[in-house]
Amino acid sequence: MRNSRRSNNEEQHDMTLLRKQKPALLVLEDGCVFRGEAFAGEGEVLGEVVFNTGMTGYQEVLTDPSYKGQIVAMTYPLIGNYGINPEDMEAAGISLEGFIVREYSDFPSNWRSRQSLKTFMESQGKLGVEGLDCRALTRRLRVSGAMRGILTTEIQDVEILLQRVRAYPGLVGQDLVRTVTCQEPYRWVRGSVQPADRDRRPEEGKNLRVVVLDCGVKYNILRCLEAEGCEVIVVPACSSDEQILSWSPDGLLLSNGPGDPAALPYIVATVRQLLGKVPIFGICLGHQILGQAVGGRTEKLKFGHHGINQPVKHRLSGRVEITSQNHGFVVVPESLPADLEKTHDNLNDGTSEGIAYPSLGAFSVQYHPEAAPGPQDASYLFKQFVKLITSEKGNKLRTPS
Ligand SMILES: NC(=O)CC[C@H](N)C(=O)O
Repeated sequence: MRNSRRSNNEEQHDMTLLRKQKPALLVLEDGCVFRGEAFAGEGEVLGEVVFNTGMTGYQEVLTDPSYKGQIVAMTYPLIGNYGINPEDMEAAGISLEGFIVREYSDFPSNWRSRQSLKTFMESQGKLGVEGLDCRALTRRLRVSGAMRGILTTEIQDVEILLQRVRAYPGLVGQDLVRTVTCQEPYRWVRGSVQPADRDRRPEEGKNLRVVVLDCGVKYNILRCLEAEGCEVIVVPACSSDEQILSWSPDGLLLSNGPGDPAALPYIVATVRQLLGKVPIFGICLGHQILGQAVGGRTEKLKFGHHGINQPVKHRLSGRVEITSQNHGFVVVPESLPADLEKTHDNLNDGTSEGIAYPSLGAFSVQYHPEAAPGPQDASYLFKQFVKLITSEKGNKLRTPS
């Protein structure tokens, strides 16, 4: 009798205790070892270990293609509690290498949830580890910087694991864009991927065509462009300037994406060809590409910005935006041409967050105006882009000198 009155929560709690999970290890390149248990999947993955400070948004973090090549540890201690839903996907699947949380919640409670985090990660063949001391790990990464690491359930001698970590090349010099970009152009229509049929007429009210150079684009960038009334065509990152112009774009968006921005000379060269021919808006990796196209260079940050509360000051208005960020590299402001406007600064560490080249109809930001997750303080940038392409539509932009 007593058993029949037990609440679901009590039964679920018992199931948690009974859950048999494989022990897991994280070994960093400096020899630090952290212990946990796999809550999803098994096996061994290598990657750059970074921490994300968002208190929410784990689904968007998991599906953000910019995390390719990285093992992500969440600093917020309880992850999985609102499950996974079809609307918050930032890509079709998971690109990151491994996911680390302090405590995994296997019993999602949210009306939008369709599956648990564990089920989703396992359907994608990804390894998730819980019970690891994420606080100690984060403090280590803050002191020593982002490090290469190995996350494994195939426990063996730490020395052997350490050798593997040290043999892994890491992110610097890696073109990871080619692993996440689309293979063929596609059209984004009301939240779905559709064939890029050149003869198809745009939907009513969509009279600005934006071509998105897909370096690993987050779907919310496409949603935001569509919400501003743009027809959205997404093209592979290796598209040539002629291929891009063959779509007769009114504007070009350079997307976010994974890896080292200095390893993408072919994309930088394409963008250089397009400067002054079509209005350009760059986001994150797209900002780093634009920065290089105008003659600047990038460098690696110590541990990067991965979270949803980074304060950024807009120089012109003095307004501070709380922004969503995910990057490990930055544009070096001193490397940029003198006539280029530096529009935004990070108030935590003073790094450059935005540039504009009004004479060439181009601007970009290091942070994420599409948020997903995060505050929407910077969503005005999509309106600014639409305003720019509307004013330039029909006018020929000046060509670079
Ligand atoms: N979100 C992004 O576009 C990241 C850009 C780049 N891979 C970096 O880490 O800096």
